[in-house]
Parts: sequence; C-alpha cells; structure tokens
Amino acid sequence: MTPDPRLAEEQVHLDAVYARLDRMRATADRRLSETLLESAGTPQALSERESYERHYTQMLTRIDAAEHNLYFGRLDMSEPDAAGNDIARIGRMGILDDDQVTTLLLDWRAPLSRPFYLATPASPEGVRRRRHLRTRTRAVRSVSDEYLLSGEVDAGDGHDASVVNETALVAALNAARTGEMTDIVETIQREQDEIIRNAHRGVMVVQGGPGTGKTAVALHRAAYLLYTHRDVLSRSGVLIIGPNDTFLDYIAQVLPSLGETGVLLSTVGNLFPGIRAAGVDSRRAAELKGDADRILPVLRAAVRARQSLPPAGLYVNFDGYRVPVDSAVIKAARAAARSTRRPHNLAQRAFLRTAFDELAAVHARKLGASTLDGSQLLTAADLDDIRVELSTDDDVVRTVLQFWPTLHPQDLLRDLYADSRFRRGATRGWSDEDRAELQRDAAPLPEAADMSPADVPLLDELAELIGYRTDEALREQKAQWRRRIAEAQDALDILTGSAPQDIEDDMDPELLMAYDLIDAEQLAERQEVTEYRTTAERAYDDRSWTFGHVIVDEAQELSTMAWRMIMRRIPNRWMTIIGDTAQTGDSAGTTSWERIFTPYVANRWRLRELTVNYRTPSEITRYANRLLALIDPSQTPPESLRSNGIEPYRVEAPAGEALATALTVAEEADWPGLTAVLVADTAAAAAATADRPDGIRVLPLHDAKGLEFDNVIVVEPHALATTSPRGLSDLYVALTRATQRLVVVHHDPLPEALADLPQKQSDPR
Ligand SMILES: Nc1ncnc2c1ncn2[C@@H]1O[C@H](COP(=O)(O)OP(=O)(O)OP(=O)(O)O)[C@@H](O)[C@H]1O
Repeated sequence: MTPDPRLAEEQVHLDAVYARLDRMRATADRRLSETLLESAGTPQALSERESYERHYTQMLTRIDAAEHNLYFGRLDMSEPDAAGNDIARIGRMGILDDDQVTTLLLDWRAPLSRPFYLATPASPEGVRRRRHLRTRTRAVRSVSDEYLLSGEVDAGDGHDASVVNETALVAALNAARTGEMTDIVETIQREQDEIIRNAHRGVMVVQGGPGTGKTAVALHRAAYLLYTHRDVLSRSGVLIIGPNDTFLDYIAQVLPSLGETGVLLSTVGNLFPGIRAAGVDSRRAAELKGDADRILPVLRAAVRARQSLPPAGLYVNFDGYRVPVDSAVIKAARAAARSTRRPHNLAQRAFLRTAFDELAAVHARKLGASTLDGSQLLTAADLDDIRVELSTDDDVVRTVLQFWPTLHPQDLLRDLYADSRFRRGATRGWSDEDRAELQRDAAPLPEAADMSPADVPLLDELAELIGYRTDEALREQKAQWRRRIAEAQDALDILTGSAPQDIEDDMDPELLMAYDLIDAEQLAERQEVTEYRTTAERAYDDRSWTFGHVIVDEAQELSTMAWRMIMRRIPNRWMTIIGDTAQTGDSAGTTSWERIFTPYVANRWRLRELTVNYRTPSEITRYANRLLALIDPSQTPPESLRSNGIEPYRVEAPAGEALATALTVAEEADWPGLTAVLVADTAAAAAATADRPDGIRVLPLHDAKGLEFDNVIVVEPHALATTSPRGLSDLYVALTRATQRLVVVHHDPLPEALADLPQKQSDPR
C-alpha cells in the first residue's frame, strides 16, 4: 500500500512546531535559572524576582502540558483571510514562530479555532475541510478528513476519509479508563462548545444526564475562561467545588494537562481555612444542618445567648469601691452594641464603650454626690478620667466582657453540640429527637478533626454572624510571631552579653529557647515571602476571599446552607453550576434549580442542557432510563452515542454473600480495564478494599459519584435503592458509571427496572 502523503505533509509541520516548542522551553529554562541566580537584596527586588520566577515556571508548565498531542486539528477554509491564509492549525497551545508574527499553531480556545468544534455540513462556518490528526511521541500516526461543502466528497486526494477506522470521538470513548479523567480538547462537541465558550456573566446552570460530559465541559470552561479573561481571573482566581476528595483526585489532572494550574479545587468540607472536615453525621443530622430554615435561627440564637445579662449582686472592686455591674448597665451596653448592626465581635467596641460610660456614671454618682443636696460635684473631666481608668482596669474589663465575649466559630459550634442547656435554649421549637441529633460529646479532639462536612457551612455562617475573619486571624498570628521574635532578640542580647565563655556546655533550657526563636526568625522571613503565594494558595487561606468565577460540580448534592457559603465567595455571581437533579442522593440536596438560585439572582440565571450520553453504551442505558422514568418522568433521557454489543446481566448470590460473589466474579472475569464494585455500605466497601488486585476497586456509592470505570458490578441493587430516601437516584448513579460492561450481583429480589436482566451462572469473557 502506498504511504498516505498527508502523513508526510503533516509530519513536516509537526516537526516545525515541536522544534519551536523546544526553543521556547530552552529560553524559559535559561531565564528561570538566571532569575534564580539573581540576588534580591530589597523587598522590591525580591518581589520582582518572585514574579519573574512565577512567570517562567508557569510558562514551562504550559509548555510541558502541551507536549502530548500538541497539534491535533486543521481547518482548510473555503476563502483565504486578508493575509492570504486559508489554513488554520489547532493545538493545545498557541505557538508563534521565532519571528513572533507567523502563527504555527492556534490555541484551541482562540476564537479562530472555534469552527473546528462547530462546523457541520449544514452550517460549515467557512470551513471546506476539517482534519483530525492522531500523533504519538512526536510522530503523525493517522489523519482523517471531513469535507463540509456539498459536492466535495471524502476522496479528492485519492484517500478515504476513514484512514482511521473510528473517528477521534469514538476512539476516545472506547479507550480504556485509567482512573483519572482526561481532557477532551480534540473532540469537544457542538452543544458542549456552546457552554464552554458561553459569554453569560451570571449564573449558568448546566443540566444533563449521566455521562453527558458535564464535568468535562466544566473543566474546559475553566480553561477557556482563564485563557480569555486571564488578567482578571489570574488575580481573583477560579474555584471549582466537587462532592468529595475521590472526585477531586479523579479530575485533578485535567486542568494541569491543559496548562492551567491556578485553580483551587475544593470540597465544601475543606472550604473553611484551617478545617479539613473528617467527622461523619447521621443522615438526619446532615439534613438538619443543611436546612437554612431550620439551622439559621439556631445559630443566631447561639450568638445572642452569648450576649447575656449579669446575675443580681455582681460588682467589681475599683479604686477601693464596690462598683455594681447590674443588668441596667449591661442592657444599655448591649443595646448600644446591637444598634450598630455589626457582627458580634466587631460590635464589642461599642459594647465596652457604653459599659464604661455607664459604670463611670454609676461610680461618679456615688463618689461625687454632695452630702448636702446630692448634686454632682465631679466635673466632666473627672468623669473622663474615671472612664479611662475603668477601661484599663483588667478586672473590670474581664468582668464586663463576660457579657459580650470575643467569640470563635469553632468553639461556639462545639459548645452548641456539647452543652445541653445551651443547645436547648438555641433550638426552641425543635423536637427532642431532632435536638438530640445535634448532640456530640465535648471530647478534646485535635483542632478541626471533629467537624463534619455539614458543619463547615455552619462555621462559615457563624464567622459571618461573629465577624470572624481568618485573614485577620492570620495577620494576628503573624503579629504575635513578630513580637515573639523581638522578645527572643532581647533574650539573646542579654544571653550573649552576660554569657560565660562555656555557655555552650552549660546551657539553661530556658535560654535555649531564645536560640530556637532566633532560628524561627528566618522562618518568619520566609513567611514574608509567602506574600507571593499563588492566587489559589492565598484564596485557600482566606475565608473572606472572593473569586472571579466559581464552578460547582455535582451541584445537586449541596444543601441550602452550603449554597449560602459558596455565594459568599462569589459576590459577582459569575458561576457555572453543573448537575443533574435526577442524581441527587444527599437528602439535604436539591431537586430544583429554581429554588436554589431565585433567592440569589431572581430569574437571571440561564439553563443549558446536554443531551448526549458519551459514557454508557445503549445496552446499559436502556435499564438506567427505566429508573429515570420513575425518579422524574418529566426529564428527557440522554441519548447514548454508541452501542458496544455487551449485554448487562445478573448473577445470583447466596444470602449475605453478594459482595463476596461480586469480588469473585470480578477477579475470575479478568476483564480489560478498570472494574468497580459498587455497594451501599461504606464499612463493607472499606473492609473489602484491601488486597484487591490492581484494576479492581470496591467503592461505596457516595464515592463513585462523578467517576467512571470500564466495568461496573452493582452489588445488591435492592439495598442501594432502599437504604436512603433518594435510593432510586443512588441506584441510577450506580448503573451509569460503566463505559463498557454492567453486571448486577444480588440475593434480594431485584427492583422492577432490572427484573428482566438475563441471568448468568458464571461469567464468560
Ligand atoms: N466531546 C467528548 N469527547 C470525548 N469524550 C467525551 C466528550 N464528552 C464527554 N466525554 C467523555 O464522557 C465521559 C463522561 O463525561 P463526564 O464525566 O464529564 O460526564 P458527566 O455528565 O459529568 O457525568 P455524571 O453526571 O455521570 O458524573 C468522560 O469519560 C468524558 O471524557
């Protein structure tokens, strides 16, 4: 067979592009080394060095990310442009030649690349021919062409369009899964492209069934927005929220593979600085904590309960007198603080000011009253003096502050859970059962370990009510640090000034601490350097950070309290929301987008839908769609793009042995690719996970959300469908995780949607 001349032609261009990429890499490498060698004496020089260093490092990251499949598409236009060009080559990054004028490669996100994704024979967008290239290790392996103008057939150059038997899309969909999501830049489809590049600057909800590419679209939209609005977004950052850490690990490589690293990926549970929520709630507790109508009044009441009144007969000793601190004084101070309408901690100053005014007045009345007629003998200046003295008397300040103490969100939430009287007062109108759901022992756990994901939005809400800012807390920590350094310096001066020569042999442990702190000084200097942290890192540490764009994936799982927390991070409301209400498993989650967004943006949110299922072959989708009809008959089931001829089947297991049987099926079958065994019970999944051969994973359903595998075994669907109130949705999620093969292993009777699955005794390949 004669070699295809198109391969040679494209190889010439590919070589030129890689050669240029290598030169760009060498230049960036050299500049980075030079930058690192420069000394940075002044803070300004240090700052400049840091910013160059970041620039070259990012450039190298982009270059490295683009290495694989750098050049993948070409458009031949029907008319040349003004400069006489009628060919556009499209790749993972834009590349200009050494002259900085000639375009060797267009970035896939550039406007000129768009027809590559949009053109169809019905609407060719000026494109005559679209070419897909498959390359590996810098060599062109295959080329396939599509002719978009009528009359031009796929044969003009003597070669059939299907040099590759499958189109790039089908090849991508059939590829074995690696356990990590990959990018789809080469095969983005029209309805997906319209969402990725959508110019709407408000809330856009992307609804679509399982496997329609919602997550893929969200990630490519992030990459597109960073490219198109780099100035704004590199300063304010992009936040992507996912349902759990397993999911975030699964998608973590997609943006770096597109050369974008400045995005913060987080779960709701990790969104409060300093907290990694590891606690677990009962379903009812999570539901109560997630429901703003139920829990917000409780949090408000908890803060107000800390604004208390003194017991009768309380006084402070001041200047040899007993000054009463009675309800009237504290009530006046409390009213003054509340009238500021500021959060609790920030209103404390007003509280104290009024309290000292009142106490000074009480004291002055006693001290300065004329014995003749009771008239006030003290002047206004005397009263001022008393006020100042009261406000600098530790005992007085401590006594008064009990009634408007400085609050900390975590301490307050722990008290609410652990102190039954406090909880009872804050949860008026709740049933005893619901109240008991909040109860938790006051175990002296290490910081943050006891908080659950549902607690995190409550901490955030309390931080708002209290006026607690983590960046202020960090600043305070830093200030403390500097004070300690200064003290250490004093100690060191004394130590070295008066030290005997043999101090090294005879060191007092107390004095050693001074040396330790001097070491710490260098650390403190490094802290200064952390001012140049990346946007994502700074945003992570700062609760009050507001992002330029926020993407929420699996958004149907979020509670109303979680939404309040997220909305605080994005006051401009430029958001992309990805989800499928039919997959809602969390009982605090949503079944209606309208209910979620109307309070924030009224009716100014847009809905976009994805309709094609790229993941699941039609053999599997048939069963999943029956469930969808039960969950929400109004939803149109997504269409499967392909069929693979592998029929799902069931295997019956002895009582109590469904999981063991499923594992045997998985191991004996030895199917190609990754296999997931999905169960309802988290503990059973954890116990069965150890010692599995590579390629077989046992997962509780919650951790499989958003993921996909070549082969999926669903264990005991009846249990999945009945364990939670949203059980049918859970089963729907389970059935739609497979890209190739679905097997159901059960002992209990099957839900009706699966009742006609053919049975197999043992699994044939
Ligand atoms: N245009 C495309 N080209 C190639 N692969 C695609 C395309 N669109 C989607 N896919 C693939 O289809 C699979 C499903 O995509 P994705 O996980 O984004 O779907 P989803 O809608 O988020 O699904 P779910 O709701 O079930 O989590 C992924 O493997 C993804 O890479």
